[in-house]
Amino acid sequence: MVTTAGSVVQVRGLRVIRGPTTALDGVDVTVAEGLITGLLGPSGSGKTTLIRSILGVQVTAAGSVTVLGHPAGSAPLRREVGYVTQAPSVYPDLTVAENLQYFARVLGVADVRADTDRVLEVVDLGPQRRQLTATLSGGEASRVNLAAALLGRPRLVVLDEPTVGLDPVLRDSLWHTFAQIAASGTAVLVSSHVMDEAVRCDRLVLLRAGRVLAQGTPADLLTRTGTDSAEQAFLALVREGRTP
Ligand SMILES: Nc1ncnc2c1ncn2[C@@H]1O[C@H](COP(=O)(O)OP(=O)(O)OP(=O)(O)O)[C@@H](O)[C@H]1O
Repeated sequence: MVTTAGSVVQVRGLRVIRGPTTALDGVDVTVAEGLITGLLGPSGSGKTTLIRSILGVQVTAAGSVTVLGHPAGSAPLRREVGYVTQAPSVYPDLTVAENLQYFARVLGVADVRADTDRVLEVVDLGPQRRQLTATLSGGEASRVNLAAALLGRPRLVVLDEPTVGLDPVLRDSLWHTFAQIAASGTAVLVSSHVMDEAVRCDRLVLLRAGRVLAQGTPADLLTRTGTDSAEQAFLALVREGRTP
């Protein structure tokens, strides 16, 4: 059941063609404020295409994508949406704090120093603030990316497979940070192809071959399928050929 109360993103009837592939077909998704929505599906299921559509950088063939009441990608959303890519988006030859101050200025954040300090605290990188970004560990570097996306207090933060390549301890700590960000009222959309990360989310959208296989809370999906893991639920839904 898709509700529009508190919804930050509304995707309706979205269809996207990429090359010879129908990457998304008839997709309806809602992302709510204050919750972590997990976008899960195997490789090629359309996760990145859906994220690109929400960011407003994807040509769409049909349907609509609305973010905070505006068409995706429109000017009023520039400061409202934070995006964390898989690739590092910060400068290796600047310190952590210099990177964040630079991006805060580009964004037009009013109090650059205060906002930099705030995001450093959220991602727990205070001790590394004067370290050159090139010398950070993999986990620290992903935290700088996340910090940059939090500048200006966006109301939606989108993370494309943020835990790829991280060890279990770092993954755990990043998920704690996502929960903290959501608890502050921000809508958090996280894509992953790792089904065991599903339990970390408040809501799940399961994608398969460009279609939404199911969406709801992790508990809903387990109950509905009579399974005890997201992976089994996903496989059960595939077997049953259910549509939402
Ligand atoms: N530029 C492109 N040209 C042609 N087909 C594309 C292009 N980009 C993506 N596709 C196809 O669109 C479909 C969805 O791709 P998408 O990258 O959204 O999947 P994904 O779920 O993010 O996969 P992954 O987990 O591997 O990143 C795939 O079949 C892919 O091959």
